[in-house]
Amino acid sequence: MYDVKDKKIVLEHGTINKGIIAVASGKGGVGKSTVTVNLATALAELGHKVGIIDADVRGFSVPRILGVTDKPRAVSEKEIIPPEVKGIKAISMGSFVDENSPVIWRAPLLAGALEQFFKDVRWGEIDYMLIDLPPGTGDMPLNIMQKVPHAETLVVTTPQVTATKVAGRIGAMADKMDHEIIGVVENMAYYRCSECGSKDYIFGEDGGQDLADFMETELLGQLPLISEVRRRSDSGNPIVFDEPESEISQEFIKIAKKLVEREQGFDEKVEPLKLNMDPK
Ligand SMILES: Nc1ncnc2c1ncn2[C@@H]1O[C@H](COP(=O)(O)OP(=O)(O)OP(=O)(O)O)[C@@H](O)[C@H]1O
Repeated sequence: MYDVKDKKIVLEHGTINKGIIAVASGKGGVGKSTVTVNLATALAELGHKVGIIDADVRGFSVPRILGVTDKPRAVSEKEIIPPEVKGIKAISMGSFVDENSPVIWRAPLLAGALEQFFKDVRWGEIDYMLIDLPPGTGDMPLNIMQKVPHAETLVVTTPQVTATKVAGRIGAMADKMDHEIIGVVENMAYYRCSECGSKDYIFGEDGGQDLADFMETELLGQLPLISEVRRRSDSGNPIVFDEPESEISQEFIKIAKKLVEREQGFDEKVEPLKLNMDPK
């Protein structure tokens, strides 16, 4: 699907210079796509060139959250120009099918779509590629992780024990795939009272930290639950772009800075695992 040269990922139509970050979650609805898009905008705010692959092909939501209105443009059978929002290039199954249509393809076909997203899209030169994985530890996320051995995994969870326990399985999956887990982001960590400013840990406290300890990784940040995020996601205005000074945007920027501080570039030695995940 790609080569590695001079510590860079060389694609058919571009290069990835610094990192591929696969954003994973154990359960659905914990805010994985919201975190993917806002982290991408935070990295862009820090001056990096970012691409997003919405690999949550059945439950795609990146186009809506990022505010993608243009369609991808095919310049040839093997070259697609991705839509761009404020410099962030994004490709999603949602760009090809109607938002209300169910995607009923079987897993191998969907895996083929992912391969096309890597190979046929004109990414140009980007620093970071973020991959919004399907939730859980089923065939689809496994398949994707297997195809992209140079990706590192970032785990999104909410603080509830039910969510963190399921997210813990991502650790085992990443281990199997030889992916490094770069950290945990705890979403909906608390609600800040607009009257008195106090924090209310509605879904419990320390779930993200406990998960990070369990996976022997770092808790990268704790994002508050705020209705503004939901509203902005629904209307395609990521909060980090519009309100960079807000508490949640600052937390996204803090997380992005931690990602940027990591060692950059790709090791040529990583070999794709030869596991057969395709369901027959
Ligand atoms: N910090 C937050 N505060 C308020 N609402 C949030 C927050 N994070 C996410 N949401 C909202 O929660 C809902 C689920 O978020 P999102 O679609 O990002 O979850 P997901 O984990 O990607 O779901 P799935 O994996 O099922 O696609 C959305 O309506 C989103 O706007």
